[in-house]
Amino acid sequence: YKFWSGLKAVDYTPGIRCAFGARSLLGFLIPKRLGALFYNPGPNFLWEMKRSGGFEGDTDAISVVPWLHGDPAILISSLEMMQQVLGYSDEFDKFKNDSGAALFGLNVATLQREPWKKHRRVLNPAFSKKLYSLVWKESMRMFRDMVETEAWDKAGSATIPVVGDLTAKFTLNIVASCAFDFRSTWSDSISTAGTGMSLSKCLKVVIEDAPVRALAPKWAYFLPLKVLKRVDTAFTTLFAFLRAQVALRREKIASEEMTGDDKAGKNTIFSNIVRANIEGGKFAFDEDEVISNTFVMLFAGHETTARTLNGILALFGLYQDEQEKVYEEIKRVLSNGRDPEFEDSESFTYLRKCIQETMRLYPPVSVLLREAVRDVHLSVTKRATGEKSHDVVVKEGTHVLVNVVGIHYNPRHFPDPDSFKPSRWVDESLSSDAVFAGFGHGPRACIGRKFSLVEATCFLVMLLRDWRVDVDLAPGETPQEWQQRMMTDRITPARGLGPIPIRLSRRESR
Ligand code: HEM
Repeated sequence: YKFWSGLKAVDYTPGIRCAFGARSLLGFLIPKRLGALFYNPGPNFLWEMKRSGGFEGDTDAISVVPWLHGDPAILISSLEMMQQVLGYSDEFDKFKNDSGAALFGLNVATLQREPWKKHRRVLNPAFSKKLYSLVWKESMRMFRDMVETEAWDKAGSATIPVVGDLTAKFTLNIVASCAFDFRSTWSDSISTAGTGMSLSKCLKVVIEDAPVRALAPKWAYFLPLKVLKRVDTAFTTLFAFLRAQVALRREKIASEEMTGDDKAGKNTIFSNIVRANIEGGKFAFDEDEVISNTFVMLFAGHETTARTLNGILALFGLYQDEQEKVYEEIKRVLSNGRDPEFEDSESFTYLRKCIQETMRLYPPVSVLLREAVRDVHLSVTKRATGEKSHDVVVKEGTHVLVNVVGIHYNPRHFPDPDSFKPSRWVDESLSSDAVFAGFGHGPRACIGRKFSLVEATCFLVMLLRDWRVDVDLAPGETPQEWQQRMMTDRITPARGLGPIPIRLSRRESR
């Protein structure tokens, strides 16, 4: 019965028939294949489908219908269909029963449309020019601190064995400082006190092992299993840390209100979240919403930008001609090698193209989740032409997954999709969220887009002005083969790109 009703829910759209659903928690944990009948798409199936060609149909929609466990879903891979699903119509919404919300609570990223409006209203004012200029200032401070602490200058060159660790540390420090006022230096990681697990380690475990936490029953934590111990420590430590920070901020706001001082700042991300709890009224946050929004900002605000920086550094190492074009642009904008300023941040137009192209090839968020609010007619596009093929009736509550990887590698939108070609981005298209899916689209598009672009631009301008980036190609290996081997073949949604080593050499003109 489950299988037949699943087929009906997706209007018999052709596609993958399997034992476990594409987004089921169990399917995340168990092996991909347990015998011929028990095919499980698994957590990495969008990338695997991209690599193998997957299920090739004539249209940009396929379905995934499980017969044992999980929900049926329609998977869409065209910009036209993305606009229909993520746009301003009220036919699709975030999941009603989101497994992320069950674990991390209800927040601006997980809530459905009506309650979400309150959250976005509280947070929107914090995303202002004042914040972006602080992001720039802090990125400059952290960059200089990093170069000095790592002693790159003295050696004139440096080998970074896992560049993703470096970029994740950088971006976590920036969001912690700019959004939450948790100041740190490059040499001391933000401590959570107590368990010895740093904030970055806690966040890493919490995200990578979220399915374990969601599925393990309470009694399982009494078993001597290392993985459960680690997950439990990370969750407990992280949320205790967040609660302690919220309490401190509450006290700070209260004491400043008494004295008329304003050091906690009006309209900063953290203050807005905590004030929404203190001040009450129509837009009040309850305790859980405070913690959940704090968590989501900290997480979404660093991991995604870190992945983009990780990818772009590897790509610059591979495509030296593109790196050189960016270097020339930096020299042009920063005459006499002066330091860049916030006001320069929009001037690095070729660098912005490179960032966008990196996010196209390696989107930090590979799938966007929605469900049909009622029975909805979804207009399916033809793969070859983009013209309408037919309508499918998606049953109320059925999942529709916007396949960001599929859209970004759709040759109709991006000819020669596997190539790194920053020049494909004509200037006007850079600012529109209808031309790619990297930051989402429509009312729920990324609130932190500008935050991350300002931060990434500052980091890259400072780095590329003074340093050349290289990767080690194996003898006879082409950049494309290295890219396939080190980047595309290894990517997973939870961990992003695999460990990528790069080398930095100081430019002679400095
Ligand atoms: C390269 C960096 C980033 C990428 C690729 C990215 C990607 C995305 C995407 C695709 C969405 C839409 C999700 C959906 O439609 O279901 C989103 C939403 C969101 N992002 Fe980002 N993001 C980035 C940086 C940031 C930063 C720096 C912050 C915060 C400081 C942030 C906070 C959020 C939040 C809170 C939402 C939910 C917005 C809402 O539903 O109203 N993101 N992001």
